[in-house]
Amino acid sequence: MLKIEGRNVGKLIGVRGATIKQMQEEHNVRISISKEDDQDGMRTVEFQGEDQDIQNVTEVIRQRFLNERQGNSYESRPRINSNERNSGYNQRSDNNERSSGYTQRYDNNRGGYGRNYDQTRNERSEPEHYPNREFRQSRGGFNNYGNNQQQQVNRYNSSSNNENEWGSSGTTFQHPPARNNYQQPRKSNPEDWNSAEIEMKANFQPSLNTYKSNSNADNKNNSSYERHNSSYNKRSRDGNFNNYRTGSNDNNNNNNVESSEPKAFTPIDWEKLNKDCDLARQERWAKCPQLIKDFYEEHPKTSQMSDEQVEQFREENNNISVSKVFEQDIPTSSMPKPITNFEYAFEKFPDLMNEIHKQGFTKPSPIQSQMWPILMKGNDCIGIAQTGTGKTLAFLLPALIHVDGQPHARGIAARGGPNVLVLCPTRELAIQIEKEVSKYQYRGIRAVCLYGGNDRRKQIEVVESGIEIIIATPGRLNDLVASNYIKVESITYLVLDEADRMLDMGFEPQIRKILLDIRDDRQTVMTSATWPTGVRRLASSYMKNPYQVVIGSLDLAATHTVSQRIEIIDEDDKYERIVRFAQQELGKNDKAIIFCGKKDRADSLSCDFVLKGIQCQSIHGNREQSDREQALEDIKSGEVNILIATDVASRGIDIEDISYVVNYDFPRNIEEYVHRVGRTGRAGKTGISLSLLTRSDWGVAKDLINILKEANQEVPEELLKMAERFENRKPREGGRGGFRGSSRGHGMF
Ligand SMILES: Nc1ncnc2c1ncn2[C@@H]1O[C@H](COP(=O)(O)OP(=O)(O)OP(=O)(O)O)[C@@H](O)[C@H]1O
Repeated sequence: MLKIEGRNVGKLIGVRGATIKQMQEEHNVRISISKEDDQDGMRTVEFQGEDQDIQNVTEVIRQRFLNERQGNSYESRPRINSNERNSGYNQRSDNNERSSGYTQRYDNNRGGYGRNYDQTRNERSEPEHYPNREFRQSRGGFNNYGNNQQQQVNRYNSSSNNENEWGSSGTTFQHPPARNNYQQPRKSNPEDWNSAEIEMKANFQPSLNTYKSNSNADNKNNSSYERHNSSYNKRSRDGNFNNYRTGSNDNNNNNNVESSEPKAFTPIDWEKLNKDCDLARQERWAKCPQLIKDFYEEHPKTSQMSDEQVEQFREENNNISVSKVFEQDIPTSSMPKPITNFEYAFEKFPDLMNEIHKQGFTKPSPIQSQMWPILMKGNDCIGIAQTGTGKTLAFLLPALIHVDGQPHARGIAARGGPNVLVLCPTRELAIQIEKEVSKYQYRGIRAVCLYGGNDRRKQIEVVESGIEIIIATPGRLNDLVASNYIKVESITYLVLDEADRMLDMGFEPQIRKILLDIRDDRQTVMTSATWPTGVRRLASSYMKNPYQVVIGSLDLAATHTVSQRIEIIDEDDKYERIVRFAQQELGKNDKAIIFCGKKDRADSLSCDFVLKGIQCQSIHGNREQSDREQALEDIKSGEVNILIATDVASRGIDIEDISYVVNYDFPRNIEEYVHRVGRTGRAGKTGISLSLLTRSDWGVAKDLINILKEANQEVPEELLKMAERFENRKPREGGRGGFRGSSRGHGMF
């Protein structure tokens, strides 16, 4: 038996039935994989057959793992549980478990290494970096890795008699940092791949143990940690199975070890395996129902636009630019022309036109006028436009046409499930998009919103009643897909809204897992107001020759409808300043969102406000979902005119009459500043942002200055000096040092 992280099962065992079947035949082993991830996201893989055959097939998988790792493929990187590693490599269970002995734990296979190295939830609050060097050292120092150092050395030595293997090289090992300081490897840092080997061992150790138990009934309860450890250890040192047996000091189970010794390693035909994978994928997608993606017919008026007219229109509409992301040197004249009014895009869909008229919109926003022709033609597209400029409708209306235009009857029976999936980073944004969908009653198309913190049963019931559009946060969607309540194979139109934020929040593995099951020829759309490199990487893996529509510039820019004010202030004076703002500057008809850096800051500020008689609501990740929704409702309805929030409300939230955004704490990255500020000045309205900067924010001063300059805003002298001091200080600090928070000391300025 073997435990592999759910999303890696396909890759490590083979992709889909064809390859697994082939592996079964080649190795004369029956392989069965648990249908669902367990609570830690792991799948159990069981092998039945002769010892040697099982050994061979597990070796193939092991090699596959190593190969993936050496290729630095991000996807194959297994998950690491920082807490578990923090408590020690050999502390895979709590103290109670350890005191009852390793043997028992492994024999019972209670999660094993795999389980304990699993669980990366990538919450933003988790620390991000683990010093790689220390981790590598730990490979030689099994005994010494962990908090309970001496206790483990003793236990291990007494039970295994095998100091050479794990004990000797561990003496110089440094402790990992204390629990609170523990940091995970950066996902993007290839150096951190060294740690993957440890996880590899971790994943394979229990497999040997258990598979021997499974394949040899006599020894079922006898396999011991000591034997397991010594043999495993020898093997993992140089990654070579030939050394497998020599390290064994096992007294009780020598026979068992002998019988499980693998024979010479047979090289794996990777080319063939990969080809098989591709074939299996092709076969799988070939069975999908017919898909129609092109619903666009250029309106004669649009066709008549000359190149000059097109250029002029683009220029006048906030500098629309359109290109192919991965194809250079394509003249702009060959790009789809923008449509200048709603009819030119939707004339053939009168029901939809009626719905648009009901909204009272007069003309498409720039992002809509350029994205609609591209999306209705069936192309993949990345849309980058400033906050509040109608990106939701830009992907939504083509989605409705897409659903209605498919050749098969609607409903689960004919289509197998929903056709449109919109993934977004926060629950509130998901709810908002669903509300937006429900404004357009088009041909009975129905949507469901799936997010955590809400009635799961109810969500499932709606899904099972047959819906066409799913709007979801990745966590809840994964949960329902893994539990087989939702099949994403029927998705043909996929939207990743605020894709950069989803990556920032650590949703990438979950997104990639979902995407594996969505057919290859789907249409994919990504939208955001900011576009960092990480998202480009995602786009390159999962989009097909996408167009890119940028409104304004790709450089980070805040919407020009907001007047941005900056005040440099002492941390101690902030509270007084914000009270003055709430009591004296905020008008009766104004509404403000005050952003705090942390949940407890938001809590304490709202408590203080209430004690002072300032009515407000608050929203952050620690509040009950119903309270979060109520908070948004209260600010929308005008029940309160102040919403105190963390960044959970920085993206996408569309409250039309917010007049002020206040950065009580400046955001930790400049992208978030752009999104926060964009909660006001939406849909052509104007707004004001007020940012309180303290000396500890000097690391962002330069980026902020660029944003202010780009929007023709006043740049305070003090901010310029702050940026200058930061720049000048860098060499003395030795590189990048001094970024936000790292030099909070007094007297810097
Ligand atoms: N063509 C249009 N004319 C006028 N208003 C529009 C138009 N299209 C959308 N809107 C309105 O503009 C507001 C902002 O739209 P939306 O929430 O889609 O912005 P966004 O670009 O997604 O912003 P963010 O980047 O903050 O998520 C919404 O209230 C929406 O109804």
